[in-house]
Order: sequence, then structure tokens, then C-alpha cells
Amino acid sequence: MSSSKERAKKALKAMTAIGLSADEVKPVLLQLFKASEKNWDYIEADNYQVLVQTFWELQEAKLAEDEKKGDKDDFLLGKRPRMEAIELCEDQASCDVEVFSESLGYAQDPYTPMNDIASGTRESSQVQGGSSATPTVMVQTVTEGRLNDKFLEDCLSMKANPQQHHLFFCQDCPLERAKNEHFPAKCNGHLIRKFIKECWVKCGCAEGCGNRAVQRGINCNLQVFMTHAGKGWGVRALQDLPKGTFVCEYAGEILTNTELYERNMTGGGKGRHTYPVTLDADWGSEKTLKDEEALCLDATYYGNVARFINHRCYDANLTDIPVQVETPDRHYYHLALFTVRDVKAQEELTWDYGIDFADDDHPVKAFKCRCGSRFCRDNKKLKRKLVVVLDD
Ligand SMILES: C[S@@+](CC[C@H](N)C(=O)[O-])C[C@H]1O[C@@H](n2cnc3c(N)ncnc32)[C@H](O)[C@@H]1O
Repeated sequence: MSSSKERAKKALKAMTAIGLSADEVKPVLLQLFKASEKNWDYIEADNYQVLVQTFWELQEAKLAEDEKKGDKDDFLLGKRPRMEAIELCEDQASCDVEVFSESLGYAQDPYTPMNDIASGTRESSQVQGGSSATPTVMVQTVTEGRLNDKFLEDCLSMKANPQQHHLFFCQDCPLERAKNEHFPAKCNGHLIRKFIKECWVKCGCAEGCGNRAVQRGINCNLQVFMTHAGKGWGVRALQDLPKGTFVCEYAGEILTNTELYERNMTGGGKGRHTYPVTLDADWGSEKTLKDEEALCLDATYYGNVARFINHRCYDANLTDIPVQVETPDRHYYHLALFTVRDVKAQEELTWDYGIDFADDDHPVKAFKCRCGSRFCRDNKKLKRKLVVVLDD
């Protein structure tokens, strides 16, 4: 059995994975630990459900308290309510969760710019690439339109815990520069993502090879429907979709950051119904990217069914994965949407656009999120009436 220290560390990691700050969660965890008489099974049950719930309940209580005092500023400014009101364990030094005073340093994985080797066997899993004398290992990530489980889990873990993976920090970040040309903020780091590399003509494999999904197009029955949640149109499938199914590509115009900025300035972005998607833009290549090189996909004027897929914070049922079809290019590439779990017929398909709802400087104004997720990041709407269950 792991020690309290390890379990506390694991709990904090799980909380940062869903976007909560470890510093804010620490006192809540400590209090819960005491209140439950050090019952880790209780704290860890259902993926730390009680911890997440208690955290939000205490936030809610603090908010209500501030509102009573007429101190609504933090909330209105979109800042997270502070947690100082929560008492810490008086005897913290001897408490066996002393890990709370430790900093949570994450080990960085060495960067491997290759797809993971899939377990599938297929005629082209080791084939010659082009005219090169050295065989290129063609990695099979998709089998009959379904993503390899390990590959999918790795992609999800990268998105959930970017700090644990290789991040590229630019000296002069084009994304920050697009927000503030004269005083760009420091780069927040860009995730070096995993790519699916589909088979192509030079693989020498058959046309029917299972490692070709995106290039074949949509293969499931999708329906655009009017949602009842005030989000406008949405998309659902009329059939069950197993985990890892390729749903569709996100198609749009490829714009540079500069073009997107100009489009927004000249009114083309006003009343827009789509949210542009930033392409990873070759982060990690040696050279500094200029504004004209950082790309995004804008589906405002041209797109496909993916432009109707709504956003959901954290627990969406789709994820986007970059795909190389034909060219080994990490700058211009395809973005494909895959299911992250089994999805039932008629269930709305959703995707986390990665919006930072607190970022007022983003070139496109974020909408008021109505995703309905308990992990919704649009805190301004967090006015749920929760009952504080924690009686210490
Ligand atoms: C890619 S479009 C999705 C299709 C859109 N619902 C429509 O009717 O055309 C993105 C737009 O849908 C709306 N939307 C998407 N997800 C939403 C959410 N979670 N809450 C509220 N509105 C959402 C926003 O207006 C957003 O700009």
C-alpha cells in the first residue's frame, strides 16, 4: 500500500489534471483527510469524487460569504475565490501528509517525436519509406478506423497533464504577440503533440489497409440537430461508436495568425459561430515562428460537419489528434476527431476546444459556456447552490 505522502501527491496530480490548482486543493485535501479520519479509500473513491465536490462546495461557500459581505469583486473579475478561509491542520509538521509542504515537481518525459508503436500486426507495419535505403518504420496507430488504445490514452494524458510532457517555450511567442503586439506576455509553452501517420502510396500496402482512416472520410452516420441547451446546432451519431472511432476531420480555412487577426478586425469575426483552432505550428523546430507561420483552422466560411460540434470542458467524448496524410509535415496537417470512450447513439458529440475562459485578450471572444460539465472552466457561471457537507 502506498504511503499517505504518495497518495496525497497522486490526488493533487489528479486534481491538476482537471484544471484545479494544486495550491488551492491542498488545504481542502488536508481538511478532508482529517475529517475522514485518514480514510484514503473514501477520498480516492470514484476518481476523487468527494474531493472535487468538497473543493467546489467550499469555493461556493466562500463565494456566498463574500457576496454577503458585498465583496463580489473577485467573482465579477473572473478570479478564482481564494481559499485562505480554510483552516489548516494545526499540527501540520507532524501530520503524515507532510507532502503538502513539498513542491510538486513533475518529471519531464524525454521528447520522442515518433508515434508509439502499436500492437497491431499488419502487412505495412514495417515498410520502406520512399526511396530511402533505410527502412522507415511505419507505425500503425489506426486499425480499421479505430485508434490504438495505448496511443489514444497517451494523447489524452498529454492533454490532461501537459506539464508532465515535453513543452516547447518560444522566446517570442506568436500567439502571445497576436494578443498584444507591443508587450507580448511570456510564452505559456506549447505541447509537442503526437501525430498519427497514415499509410500512403509509398508504403506499398494495399489501398484497403486499416491504417488509413482520415483519408477515407466519414464512415459513421452523423446528424446535425438543434440542442436544447442553448448552444445552437450540435452533432450526434445515429449509431453507437466504440472508443477510438474516427468521427470526422475538422475542416476549415488555413489562416495565419495575422490573417485571423485582420479578419476579426475587419468585422469578419463579428458574430462568428465558430472558434478557430490553433494548429501546433511546428513548435520545437529550431527557428522562431513568425506570425505568418503560426497557423489556425477557421471554419467560419468553409468547413464540414465538424463546425457544428459543440464544446465541452474536460470530459468531452471526442478528442482532436493531428494526422499526417501523405506529407510528413507538422505545420500543415489534418486534425481528426476520435471518440475517447464508447459513445451511445443519439448522445451529443462534444470536443474540448481548449478555451481559456479567463483569457480576455484572446482575438476571439469566448462564448458563455453551457457545456453542463461539472468541471466547466467558465467560472463566471458557477452559481450552483451546493450544500457544504464537510463538517470538521
Ligand atoms: C463550432 S460552433 C458549434 C456549432 C454551433 N452550435 C452552431 O449552431 O453553429 C461553435 C459555437 O457554438 C456555440 N457553442 C459551442 N459550444 C458551446 C457551449 N459549450 N456553450 C455555449 N455555446 C457553445 C458557440 O456559439 C460557439 O462559438
